[in-house]
Amino acid sequence: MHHNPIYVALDLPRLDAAEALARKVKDHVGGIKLGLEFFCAHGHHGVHELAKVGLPIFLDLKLHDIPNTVAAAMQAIHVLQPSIVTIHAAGGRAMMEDAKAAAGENTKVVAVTVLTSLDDDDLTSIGVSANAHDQALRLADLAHSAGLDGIVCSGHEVGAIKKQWKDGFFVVPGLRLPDGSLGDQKRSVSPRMARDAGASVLVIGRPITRAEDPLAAARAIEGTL
Ligand SMILES: O=c1ccn([C@@H]2O[C@H](COP(=O)(O)O)[C@@H](O)[C@H]2O)c(=O)[nH]1
Repeated sequence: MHHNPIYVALDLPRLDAAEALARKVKDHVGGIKLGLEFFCAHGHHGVHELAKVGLPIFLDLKLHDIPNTVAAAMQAIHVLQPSIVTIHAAGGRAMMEDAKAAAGENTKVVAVTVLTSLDDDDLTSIGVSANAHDQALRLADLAHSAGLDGIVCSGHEVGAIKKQWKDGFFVVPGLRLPDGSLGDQKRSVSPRMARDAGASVLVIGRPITRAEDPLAAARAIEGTL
């Protein structure tokens, strides 16, 4: 049986609803992604509850602070034994090195390059002169040299990044089926395109969680891979 690369993003305000959804789709996804919304509302307790579903847990906390603070936060979540944790590459080399050193040995530390909700104009507006593609490649290179396991990027960049970092671990969110609503995502591709370009993990939230029938949606997306 092949490994399922889909991590369902449970961006739901209620713990019972998140748990029910996870149990519903668990045979059609490979892991559970818990982000800021979930962690701020339910903390360690919520993570322990979702871990009972029996799938790997990805903590998408996007840590971004001074190196000492990020390392301490990594140590504080060690007990939760996440399979993947995110930090922001824009925090710089020292922050990434210290985060990796503080993480458990079974945890992959991956750095967000350019959020999939940003396009070239958004980067210009925050003073970044490179376009999203070049900026993602630049930050991927920095994360690689800082000793991280991989990065988060859009499906548009993952192929080019993989050419430079052959054994990297690549997390791709912002995925939509061709007829799907983008919402706040700006650099989106289909799950199949991302996988074919070299994604290790496909993060899928609303196309499953907001579907009328989340089980059918998860099954349909799995069927496109
Ligand atoms: O660049 C990034 C980094 C993280 N995310 C997260 O992925 C999911 C996507 O959810 P959808 O509902 O499928 O859009 C969400 O939890 C984000 O926080 C991202 O979208 N882009």
